[in-house]
Amino acid sequence: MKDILDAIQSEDSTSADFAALPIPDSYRAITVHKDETEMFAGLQTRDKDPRKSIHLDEVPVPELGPGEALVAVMASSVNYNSVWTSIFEPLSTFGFLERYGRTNELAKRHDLPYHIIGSDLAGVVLRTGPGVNAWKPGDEVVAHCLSVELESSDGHNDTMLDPEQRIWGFETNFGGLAEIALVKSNQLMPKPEHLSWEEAAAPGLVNSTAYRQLVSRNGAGMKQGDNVLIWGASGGLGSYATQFALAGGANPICVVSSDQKADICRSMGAEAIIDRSAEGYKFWKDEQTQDPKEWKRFGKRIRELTGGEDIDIVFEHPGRETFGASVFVTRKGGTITTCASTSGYMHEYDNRYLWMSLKRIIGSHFANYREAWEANRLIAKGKIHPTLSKVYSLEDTGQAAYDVHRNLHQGKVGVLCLAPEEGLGVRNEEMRAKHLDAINRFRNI
Ligand SMILES: C/C=C/C(=O)SCCNC(=O)CCNC(=O)[C@H](O)C(C)(C)COP(=O)(O)OP(=O)(O)OC[C@H]1O[C@@H](n2cnc3c(N)ncnc32)[C@H](O)[C@@H]1OP(=O)(O)O
Ligand SMILES: NC(=O)C1=CN([C@@H]2O[C@H](COP(=O)(O)OP(=O)(O)OC[C@H]3O[C@@H](n4cnc5c(N)ncnc54)[C@H](OP(=O)(O)O)[C@@H]3O)[C@@H](O)[C@H]2O)C=CC1
Repeated sequence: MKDILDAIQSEDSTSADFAALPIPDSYRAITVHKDETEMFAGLQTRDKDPRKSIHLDEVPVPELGPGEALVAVMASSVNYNSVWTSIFEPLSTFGFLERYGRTNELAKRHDLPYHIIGSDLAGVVLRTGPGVNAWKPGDEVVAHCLSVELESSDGHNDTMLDPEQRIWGFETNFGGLAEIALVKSNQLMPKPEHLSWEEAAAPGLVNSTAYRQLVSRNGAGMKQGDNVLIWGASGGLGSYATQFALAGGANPICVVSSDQKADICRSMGAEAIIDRSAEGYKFWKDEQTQDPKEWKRFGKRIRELTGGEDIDIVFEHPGRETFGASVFVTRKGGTITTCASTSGYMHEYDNRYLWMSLKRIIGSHFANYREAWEANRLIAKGKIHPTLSKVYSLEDTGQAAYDVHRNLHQGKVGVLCLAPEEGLGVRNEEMRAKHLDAINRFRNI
């Protein structure tokens, strides 16, 4: 592993040098264990502690198949899907690996008693499998997390519609929170040159998801002037949705839960901000009953901020707790676009407000390769910036996931894998200097 790191850090390593480097037999990886899936039985979701289920193990390097690449991972990031995996909710991800393993001989590699998690990476290609022409050893890359087989016709308009569509490092094994990762080569994209490894690894999953959900024609198709209600506007998804709204000439109405988060949104350029804690919205009177008066109070606040207008697009992900309010505050003909249900997946809303006002609910999930590429291009051009706040070592990934689970974090949380320290991997200092303030906006807060 040391030779790999030396080659990455040397300025004159060539592709041939990387191709000649021996691949080690094993590597360090963040895992959860199949024999521990019941460890939190009986506990409330918030009491399930990722620090107990997340392990750092030495694991064998998987065999490389056709169309695949082995990547030396310099840095990764924590996504909420790794929180779900580590608390075994809404179901154990070993079921996904077993199901994938049943599909063909090569996929059997994924069905193991441990799951290497993580759906982001920035690093360097070490080897490519048969049939890979677009990438070669030594290429500096980031990887998006759509793993897709494309054997069925269903996915050929939009790869997210393929029946064998999976999220890498969540529904497949050999994810990015590790020193080496196995990806399909069509997950690879060029690493933005002005960013360090950990900055480049941070946007991937959430940036691509927010792009499809908000900007793409497959999602809400946001346009200039739209009022966009963004839940968790300084969080993982929200910090990119806020940037897309601002960069696209829309008007983000940012919902956050503290003064500090409101300040972050202001520093990104947002003006309309709602602090849901300070204003004390209680959309549910009890576990079963919502309070439409609270929807109205929320809608009135939005109208105050917009000069009397309602919401064109709601960027939804909290789910059960907020969905009724989201549907209510959307304008006639507007769109609620949802990609998650962090607070509960059995939603309830008053359907009269949906049909009588011709609103639409759109389900959105990650992004196809083209959408992920376009989202990464915006990062590479310095139009959208990473929202990295804090960086952990691989050893401390459990704590990093705990922070995200308990909503103690801001923006994105990074993890150093092979990178020995922060700040390495920048190849375009001039461009970096231009965007330094924006790149550091979320750091150490
Ligand atoms: C990029 C980052 C993303 C995120 O962070 S997203 C957040 C994290 N992700 C999640 O929380 C989602 C986790 N996934 C799930 O919870 C589950 O994954 C799903 C609920 C999405 C699906 O459940 P499942 O059990 O995997 O699949 P089924 O389709 O419910 O059950 C399979 C059985 O149901 C049958 N079935 C499916 N559709 C129909 C139908 N329309 N009519 C009749 N039967 C149907 C099938 O055939 C099969 O049956 P047979 O078990 O016998 O093989
Ligand atoms: N389908 C897909 O492709 C994807 C789905 N996801 C899912 O989206 C969800 C969010 O992910 P991500 O943004 O990375 O997570 P983060 O935790 O980084 O951000 C979510 C933010 O939402 C806000 N929030 C949380 N709970 C509530 C609530 N009950 N009511 C209102 N606001 C709430 C919080 O902000 P504040 O406290 O400031 O209000 C929080 O910071 C997760 O469930 C994740 O699995 C994520 C990426 C892709």
